[in-house]
Amino acid sequence: MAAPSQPQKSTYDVIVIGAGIQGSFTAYHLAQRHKDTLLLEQFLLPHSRGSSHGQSRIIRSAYPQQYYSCMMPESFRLWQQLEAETGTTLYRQTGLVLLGPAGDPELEACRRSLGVDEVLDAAALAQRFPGFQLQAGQVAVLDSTAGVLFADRALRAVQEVFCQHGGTLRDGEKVLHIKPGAMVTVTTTAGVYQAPRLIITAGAWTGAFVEQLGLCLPLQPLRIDVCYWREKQPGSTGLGDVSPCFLTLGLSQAPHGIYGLPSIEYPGLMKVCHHHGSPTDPEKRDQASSSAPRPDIAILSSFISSYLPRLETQPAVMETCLYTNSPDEDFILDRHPKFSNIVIGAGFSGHGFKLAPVVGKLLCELSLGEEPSYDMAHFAITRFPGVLRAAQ
Ligand SMILES: Cc1cc2nc3c(=O)[nH]c(=O)nc-3n(C[C@H](O)[C@H](O)[C@H](O)COP(=O)(O)OP(=O)(O)OC[C@H]3O[C@@H](n4cnc5c(N)ncnc54)[C@H](O)[C@@H]3O)c2cc1C
Ligand SMILES: O=C(O)[C@@H]1CCCCN1
Repeated sequence: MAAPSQPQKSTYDVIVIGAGIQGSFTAYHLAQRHKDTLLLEQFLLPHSRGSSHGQSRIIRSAYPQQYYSCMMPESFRLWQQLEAETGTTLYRQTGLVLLGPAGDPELEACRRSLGVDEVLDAAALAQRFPGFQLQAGQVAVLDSTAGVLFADRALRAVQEVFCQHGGTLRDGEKVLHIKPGAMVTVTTTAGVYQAPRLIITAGAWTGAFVEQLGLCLPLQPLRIDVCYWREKQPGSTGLGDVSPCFLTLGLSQAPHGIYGLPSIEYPGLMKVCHHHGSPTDPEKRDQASSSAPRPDIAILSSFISSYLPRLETQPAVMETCLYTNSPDEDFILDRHPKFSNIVIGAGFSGHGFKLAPVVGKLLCELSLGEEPSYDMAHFAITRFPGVLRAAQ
């Protein structure tokens, strides 16, 4: 017999929409600060329809932009804290090599961000990491702090701590409507909730979702092919033990960049992907025709035959994921220009996972009306002209 149901609680200190890694870390910080927080997710958890699923993401200290590299020490520390809180391993240190033409400005900026000088030429790279083959005039910069975050495990861990601190996570509940006001009213497929503060971290759905709030954000969801490549000779590249992550910068054959991770999810397969994809609608991402040309695979195959010649040149496994790109590929972390009790975190442009602990802290601070811990100039909504629609 079903227990008599309790009347559902409907008022909170803060409501967060979207339980990907950004919304979940935001809710985690709020709950740790004793804010009564409701985290709403449209799909039943765990799910693979957004941007935060899968087993692996790169974490690195090297960034060409100082306004990201300065956040990395705190991000590493907060990831460690989450590991300690949950007793789980969320990070494997593998190192990362940045590959590009000697003297490339972004490569140089990354080297400066590391504060070290370890530059490897082709012979030194091949000796240290068998499997990599640089071309004439190219070098590798080593970020030894870098490694792999276990993404699915991390998402579960942060949601677990949120709930342990008294947070409410309601999945399978899609937000349909927001009514701004001193108390924001949120209507979902299952109920109506109110809070004096709202945070929207809806990933690839954010652009369309915030139109109801008079915002026209220049966000482009991209469908990303996530490809895994088999070694021609099993064991020949040290994929499972010594191989680092890598990221290319300034290569003319792949201006958006190509990146790779050692074998984590599938034994003997290396994850190598193009840091770009095809424009899509998150509701229709599986409707792409299977016979449509796959420019990303062609770019990757050609890269692999030159730079990773010990791998087969056709992917053994393919999955999909979503990026949500802003025009400058910087995040959007800001208050709504008109409704200051509504905060938006979006546009993570394929590099937001590693920074989620700090992003969550910043969104929490913005929502509580506090001075953010970092300079927010690069993340302002108003850097894009015309974001506020006339009538509201
Ligand atoms: C292939 C790939 C590789 C990547 N590699 C790296 C990497 O190596 N390192 C790195 O740092 N970053 C990486 N990233 C980027 C990183 O994964 C993303 O920046 C991050 O996951 C974005 O998280 P999010 O919470 O914004 O989005 P999501 O995880 O998509 O979360 C948004 C959530 O909002 C929910 N939602 C939307 N609308 C509603 C609604 N109306 N009601 C309720 N819920 C709603 C969605 O269902 C979703 O769960 C990669 C991304 C991809 C796709
Ligand atoms: O954020 C990162 O470190 C990687 C770089 C390459 C593309 C995917 N994201």
